[in-house]
Amino acid sequence: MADLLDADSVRSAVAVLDGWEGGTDAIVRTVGLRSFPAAIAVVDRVAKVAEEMDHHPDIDIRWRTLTFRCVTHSAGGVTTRDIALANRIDRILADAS
Ligand SMILES: C[C@H](O)[C@H](O)[C@H]1CNC2=NC(N)=NC(=O)C2=N1
Repeated sequence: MADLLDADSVRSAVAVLDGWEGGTDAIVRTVGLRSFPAAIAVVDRVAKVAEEMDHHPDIDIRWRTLTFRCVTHSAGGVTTRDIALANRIDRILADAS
């Protein structure tokens, strides 16, 4: 199982991600897409990557606004697996906008 990151490690990881915030409990990014179908297309791409990684974000969908929350449920906090997933989500979002 991946090790929990301490507050400093989460802070420095979040600093090099794009638009993420949070702490040791979870990291979160909210983003607006141009339309509802565009938002769903992003969710579909993230779903494929999450399956590949066997690591899944919590996703909130509100019309064309998505909120991704990454936490390693089995560890009860943020691990390197969440940072890796957040990176992949950033790449998908950079492509989509
Ligand atoms: C068996 C499988 O590896 C686990 O259930 C995985 C699946 N995806 C997961 N995703 C997240 N975010 N946390 C988990 O603990 C987790 N567990």
